[in-house]
Amino acid sequence: MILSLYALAVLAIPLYLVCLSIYRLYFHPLAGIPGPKLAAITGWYEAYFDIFHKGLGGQYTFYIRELHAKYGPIVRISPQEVHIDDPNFYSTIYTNKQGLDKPDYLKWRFGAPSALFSTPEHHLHRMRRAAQEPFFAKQRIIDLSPVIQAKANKMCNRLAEDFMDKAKPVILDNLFASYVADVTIQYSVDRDFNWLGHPEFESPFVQAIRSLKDMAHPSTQFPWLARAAAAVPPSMVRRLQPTMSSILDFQEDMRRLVIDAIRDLEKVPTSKTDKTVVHGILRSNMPKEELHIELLKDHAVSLLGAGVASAQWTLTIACFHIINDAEVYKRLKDELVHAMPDPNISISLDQGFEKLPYLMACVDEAIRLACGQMTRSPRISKKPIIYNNYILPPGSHISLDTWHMHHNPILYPQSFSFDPNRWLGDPQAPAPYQNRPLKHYMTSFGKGTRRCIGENLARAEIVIGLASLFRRFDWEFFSRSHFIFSYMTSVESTI
Ligand code: HEM
Repeated sequence: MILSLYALAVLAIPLYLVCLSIYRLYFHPLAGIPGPKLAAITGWYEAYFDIFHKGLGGQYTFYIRELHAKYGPIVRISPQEVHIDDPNFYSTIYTNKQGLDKPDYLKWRFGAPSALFSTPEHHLHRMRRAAQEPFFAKQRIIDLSPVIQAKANKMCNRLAEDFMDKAKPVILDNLFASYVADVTIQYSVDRDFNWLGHPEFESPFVQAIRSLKDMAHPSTQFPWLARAAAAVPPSMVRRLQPTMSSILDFQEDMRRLVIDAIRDLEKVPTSKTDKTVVHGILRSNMPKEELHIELLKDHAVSLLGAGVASAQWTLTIACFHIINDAEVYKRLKDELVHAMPDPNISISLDQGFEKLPYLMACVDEAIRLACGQMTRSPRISKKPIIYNNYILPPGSHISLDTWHMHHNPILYPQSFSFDPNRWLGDPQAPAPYQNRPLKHYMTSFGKGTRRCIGENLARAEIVIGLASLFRRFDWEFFSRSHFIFSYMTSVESTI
């Protein structure tokens, strides 16, 4: 009996897989979309490119470009997802006009299932986001910009004392991770972890952020893996992976912060300004179940997760290219020296930096090349979406991505070069896109209802950070070939 059950299973599994493949290839609603047959049959096609290919991680984005060259602007890239390479279609999918959902499997991607970026359903996302938005408004960032400048000054003072005077090289990745993490945390939750104070800027926290980033692709392909990891008791995590202790400590601190904020608001229920983003959420009119301590803790923790990697990478890209190009370097330095005759006295965010066109162009160009999130962030529509002659039925996963947008050869000729000039004078996009400014086709922060909530903060920390570093110091590569090698390796392995 046991043997025959076993034999049945041995027969049934391949039969099921054959039937599933035939369904996906010929009867699935996306069956008519061009693309590789293997990608239409199985999600392992994507998993191979995003986990194993070249041993780097995150390679599917680049391979999708080759698929577009072969199949045209719309390609079925997995059993349930189509990818579109058409800059004018970006705003149809990443839109304010209709409420598109995110796929459920992305919920566990960064291990914070209740965070804004993890919330799949549009209406719930909208409600959660509305409670946080005022905290990241442009005027508030301007008002709190002295907080950012203070961190930039601390970064510069450490560089002067511990690196410049000792002629020691600095690892930009670590420097910027510490700077951005210190700013984001001080701004969002009014805490100082002093990550900028660590020797070599290499805190256990920076190491932990790096290992969390490495988990992003496996967690996307196998969400059960992230769920299982979340179920491991903290004491065991500390033993198995000591660098994760700093993340656990941080989470514990955010839990305490939430409890303090609840007590604050019991004492003073009304106040003109909110001390932290958690105070803001608590004072919003969210339903009670949204104010659970664990959920609020996730919101606080996730701001750091969302903010650090992209802003750190943008600053690293900017520094690399500015130092690498003598002409860009000189032009930027001249502009900064002219605007800030005393290197120790900075100009303010609202009155000064916006009037430094070359600095702003360098920032835009770094934001373009860094891309923000290179991998896809698919959307699901409840209504059919029409693209050219194809009707994508409700429930289809549809994606475009910033890497394809920012390396579009018409919009950005020689797209891999760092060329701030392309942003000077707020140019129009070239034909056939000329009815819109080029900036319309800059999508590092996404677009639509789920556009980056921290864009104003990110821009402020990048502008203030770069102005301070290039005004106060002269830079050169410690070992150019080594730097270029590690830079290229990072560019090729992407999230
Ligand atoms: C250069 C820096 C940054 C870039 C390029 C960037 C890019 C992005 C992108 C592309 C998204 C949309 C993701 C998606 O569609 O799934 C996003 C979302 C988000 N970002 Fe940023 N980000 C940056 C910095 C920050 C900072 C400093 C913060 C925090 C304070 C932050 C907080 C968030 C949050 C909370 C979301 C989720 C928004 C939502 O789902 O409504 N980001 N970011």
